[in-house]
Amino acid sequence: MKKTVKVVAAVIENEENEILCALRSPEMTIPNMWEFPGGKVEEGEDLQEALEREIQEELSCEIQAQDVIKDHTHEYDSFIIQLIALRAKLIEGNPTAQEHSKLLWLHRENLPSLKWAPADIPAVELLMKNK
Ligand SMILES: Nc1nc2c([nH]c(=O)n2[C@H]2C[C@H](O)[C@@H](COP(=O)(O)OP(=O)(O)OP(=O)(O)O)O2)c(=O)[nH]1
Repeated sequence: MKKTVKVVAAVIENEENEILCALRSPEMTIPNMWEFPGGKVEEGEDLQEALEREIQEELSCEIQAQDVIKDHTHEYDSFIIQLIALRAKLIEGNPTAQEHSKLLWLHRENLPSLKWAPADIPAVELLMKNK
């Protein structure tokens, strides 16, 4: 049976209405695909806590995690992911890639120009619709 992982991802929008996109590195699982930064929820954590911790670890900045905007389950070849995208506000520091190959701020209409991890497509579509 495939394992199911619960993952939170941050949709961080800056003052220019751009959204932060992160490119997974060749060494990561699902390599060379774009995602909303975040990671696995650990036991005992709520969604917001998990996301704030992951962003501190991955991007060395502080966010405040807000509401869930999309909760979508996707089946990959080797595991199933429950990807929960939350709106998030940058409260301190500048996102700096620690593990990702690249970070990019993009306006919503340009999000589809990237090669997104398949689990992220519904969140990207939702962001495109809600301009
Ligand atoms: N953070 C994040 N992960 C995503 C997204 N879309 C998507 O399919 N994933 C996958 C990639 C990873 O397999 C998993 C998240 O795990 P993670 O970000 O903690 O990555 P990790 O390097 O710790 O994972 P692993 O190699 O230890 O398995 O979810 C997304 O938008 N954000």
